[in-house]
Amino acid sequence: MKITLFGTGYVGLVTGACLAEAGHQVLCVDTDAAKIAALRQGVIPIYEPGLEALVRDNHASGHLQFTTSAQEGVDFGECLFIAVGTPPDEDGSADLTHVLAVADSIGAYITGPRIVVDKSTVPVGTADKVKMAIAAAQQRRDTNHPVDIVSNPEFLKEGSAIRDFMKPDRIVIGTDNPEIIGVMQEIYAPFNRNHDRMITMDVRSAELTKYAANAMLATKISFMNELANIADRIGADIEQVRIGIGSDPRIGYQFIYAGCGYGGSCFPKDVRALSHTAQDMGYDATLLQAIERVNTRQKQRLFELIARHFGGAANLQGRTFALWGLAFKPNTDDMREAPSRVVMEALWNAGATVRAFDPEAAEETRRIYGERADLVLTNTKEEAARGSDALIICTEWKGFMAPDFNFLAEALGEKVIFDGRNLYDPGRLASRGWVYYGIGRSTESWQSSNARGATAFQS
Ligand SMILES: NC(=O)C1=CN([C@@H]2O[C@H](COP(=O)(O)OP(=O)(O)OC[C@H]3O[C@@H](n4cnc5c(N)ncnc54)[C@H](O)[C@@H]3O)[C@@H](O)[C@H]2O)C=CC1
Ligand SMILES: O=C(O)[C@H]1O[C@H](OP(=O)(O)OP(=O)(O)OC[C@H]2O[C@@H](n3ccc(=O)[nH]c3=O)[C@H](O)[C@@H]2O)[C@H](O)[C@@H](O)[C@@H]1O
Repeated sequence: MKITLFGTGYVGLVTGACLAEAGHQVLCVDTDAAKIAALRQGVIPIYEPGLEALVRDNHASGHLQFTTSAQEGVDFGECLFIAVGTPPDEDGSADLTHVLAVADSIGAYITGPRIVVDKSTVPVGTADKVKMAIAAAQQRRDTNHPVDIVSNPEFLKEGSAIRDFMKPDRIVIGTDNPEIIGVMQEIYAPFNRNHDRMITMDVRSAELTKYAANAMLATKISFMNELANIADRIGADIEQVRIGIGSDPRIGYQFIYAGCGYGGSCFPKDVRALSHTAQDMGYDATLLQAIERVNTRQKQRLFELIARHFGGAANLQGRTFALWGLAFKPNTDDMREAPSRVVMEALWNAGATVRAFDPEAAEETRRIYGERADLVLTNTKEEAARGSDALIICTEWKGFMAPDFNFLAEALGEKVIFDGRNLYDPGRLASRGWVYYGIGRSTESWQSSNARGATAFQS
């Protein structure tokens, strides 16, 4: 089938490349001329495992084309996918400027019937706005070509986007016209072979399903972070608690890792946007607001631990910290709302220097912060550690899981680690003379619980 994708970001480019790989004819449209020029050369502006090869191969075979011309895009596809950004507005609501600009282009150039598929994450009711924007643009030209609007939210994760798209847990299709379902089945047939993953529903429910999924996942994380902070205070180990509760299939092991807060382009903005939608409807979404508050506070947690260890923020002046992991999660170079940024900025405010290493996000960090004397981006994690006072970990890249602690003991000024991803075992580190602060676990609470255990055993 001939398909047009508007937007070549994480979602648009992955969707376009995967649909092309499955045999569809795909044209990707983006307003960013530099991005389109680079894509035509096979250069991918983001780091996403496997994407570069997929784009290059399908572009070479002619299945995947790129343009900046909206008119060409509207002409080309029977189905027009909208996958442009929906960033947060100042008040937390979703900014629909880009989505409605695409709708306006569709209305301005449409020459026959089209199915418009919304893949961007948009508040309930957006499909109606898109339909109205297309109709208004058609009216200005005195045309009235039939347009169906489908909501088809995307659930891929950065870092495993291609696998997630190729083998989806579910394909949600929201439509008020049952005739469209057959077309969507045809598009998704290559990704729907093992068992039927397509779930059809009305448009509004599909739009809400996307926010519900992200808000539920964010809830699990904030819940675990809240528990971790309680565990810290009462001397329990959140990792043991995680294993204890995850074994209940009603709870499950996924998405219950405590950490230094969730980041990325979606959880923070989507929780805020859903809360805003509720507010617009006169409903005070207390739980959603709490999830957000817990997360904002959690991003400060590592700095709190650092300041406490060194006897107050004032004592951080002139110190140097090694920071491993800048991206908001592993396998991406995305720094949007990354917890590392909160830690780094707090350290800079306190007069400290950061020696940072990330396998992929150095360039993005440079783009955001520019050259500054209190930020040194290193080529290896060892280089970051050498000459620093202590080590901080913000992202759980595989390469950080089993470091050489003997090397670290020599490289760092103090044998102290602030670990925002709970990568190491406090008991082992304590026995080797380290001071270790995880999230909801530490050498301090390990030692006191051991002492309690010994007392209980003796008595
Ligand atoms: N990043 C992710 O992992 C996921 C994102 N989403 C949602 O998908 C949507 C897109 O997100 P990303 O791909 O991350 O965004 P992005 O910001 O990476 O990319 C958006 C692209 O749209 C282009 N664009 C803007 N206006 C345009 C127009 N009028 N015509 C054509 N192109 C235009 C921009 O130049 C940019 O290249 C958002 O609503 C997001 O919430 C959903 C699931 C996963
Ligand atoms: O709408 C979206 O954009 C996407 O948002 C998330 O995907 P993503 O943001 O790429 O990454 P996640 O793996 O969900 O991680 C988000 C954040 O949560 C944190 N996290 C995740 C899991 C966990 O147990 N604990 C935890 O702190 C991660 O470190 C990261 O900062 C969802 O997982 C996707 O299903 C969704 O499509």
